[in-house]
Amino acid sequence: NQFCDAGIGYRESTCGISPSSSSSKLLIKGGTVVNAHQQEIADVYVEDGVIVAVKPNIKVGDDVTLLDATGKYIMPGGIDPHTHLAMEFMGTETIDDFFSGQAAALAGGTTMHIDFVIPVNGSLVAGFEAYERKAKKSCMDYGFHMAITKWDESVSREMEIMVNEKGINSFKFFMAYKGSLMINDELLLQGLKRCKSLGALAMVHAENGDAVFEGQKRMIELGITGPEGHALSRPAVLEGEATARAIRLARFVNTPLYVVHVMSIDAMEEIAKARKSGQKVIGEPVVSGLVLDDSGLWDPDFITAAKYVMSPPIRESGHDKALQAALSTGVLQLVGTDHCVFNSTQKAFGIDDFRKIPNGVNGIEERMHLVWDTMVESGQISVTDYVRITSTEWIFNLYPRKGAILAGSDADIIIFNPNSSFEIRASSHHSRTDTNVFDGRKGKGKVEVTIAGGRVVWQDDELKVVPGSGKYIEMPPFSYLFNGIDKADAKYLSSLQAPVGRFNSAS
Ligand SMILES: NC(=O)NCCC(=O)O
Ligand SMILES: [Zn+2]
Ligand SMILES: [Zn+2]
Repeated sequence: NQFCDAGIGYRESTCGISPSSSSSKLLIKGGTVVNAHQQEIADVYVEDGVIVAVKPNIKVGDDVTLLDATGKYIMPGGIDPHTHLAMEFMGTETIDDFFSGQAAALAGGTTMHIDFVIPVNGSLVAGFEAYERKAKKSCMDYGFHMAITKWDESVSREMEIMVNEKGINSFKFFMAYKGSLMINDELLLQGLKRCKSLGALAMVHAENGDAVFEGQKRMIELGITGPEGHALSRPAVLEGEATARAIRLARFVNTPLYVVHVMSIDAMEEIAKARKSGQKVIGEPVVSGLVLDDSGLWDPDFITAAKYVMSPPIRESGHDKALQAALSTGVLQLVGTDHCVFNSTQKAFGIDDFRKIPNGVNGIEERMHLVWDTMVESGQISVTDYVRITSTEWIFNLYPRKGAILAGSDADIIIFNPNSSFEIRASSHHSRTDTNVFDGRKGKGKVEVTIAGGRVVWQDDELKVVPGSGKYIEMPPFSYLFNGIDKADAKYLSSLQAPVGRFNSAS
């Protein structure tokens, strides 16, 4: 058992972990170790990329690198559940690829991300192979979700291959982007059914794409062609409608649902209602939606305004605070970024027409700091909650390999100084893009050290990353969200027996 309660002396014999003689060994001393359910003062010993022991007063030899964490938190590296690196989208490709985006992530304390594979001409296998190639330069661990953009027998078969052979356990359905990625309700229903049978999590981009299309036409007819037209054309009511529709279809199929980038009160309230009724719905806010409002979209400078264009749009002030409250009360469960960046030249494709501005904002480097400052520093959540919503993702079946400081877990670790501070600057961030939607933000707390796969990759504000060192992490199906689904199905079927019996005896 790789996850046994390890101590230094036992490591070969008890756990079967056989360190090589040239192993990299680290001891993090004196910090407060934080997991999703508890915190304790302890040392953490790492060998060959794996946490070997978590206990007080660990003694080691001279060949071990020491890191002092006195007065600081030792936490699992962040897992960003929503990114788009090297994604071809809206006639261009995101400026961050699997190396630059991951380097930025590591500088901000994120040590794993889950990216969305886009099928090639509808083929999931071809899409997966293309993303395998893109990810070869990875410098940190990553997993994949898969988008479903069309429906036929071959897609249905390929979904099974993705789950059973490729380690994908989640599929995203875009209810918006009419004419490119958008699917209709018929496809969504088929997809939900297939996800259920495979134990895969269905994810939705929830906006009514037909109504958005109509809203965009309306703006252009009114002569509103600038970035503000983006927000005006796709109001929160359209996000609420699609969220409600997806939730109801998932209830009809009786399968869990994950709503990505929840940006509005309208969508959040639909999720709250469904969860209250017992439905398994996960809501993911993204850091831009949690900490920004839409005022930037009205900036008279096109490039400044265009950098905020993403979908669903960043909403008016008030939605941000409501999403924070929902996160703190458990209505929403984890925070992503939707990191999908285009530089100013790419954003300028839409200088005369907001519909051509590539959609997407940054966040992969900023998420850990901004969530700390906004949620923990403000007193809305505890430090253990912080770990749960930024890293411990039971939903994707990664725990306890990832998202935990436990013996046997991967050594993806941050040392976080709550008494230090951070400042975000487009001029000094590590992403390749030339703008930053959080430019100028300052706050408390700082990721001082990032350890990925047992290697110190960020220390003293310096990155030491190696292309090709990141690993693809397979994620098995049937997470805890599927517990009880079969029993609910059986109950539903037996509830049908009574009316069927009545009909039979009458005829
Ligand atoms: N969100 C966004 O604007 N771009 C990325 C694609 C998506 O997630 O919808
Ligand atoms: Zn989306
Ligand atoms: Zn996205």
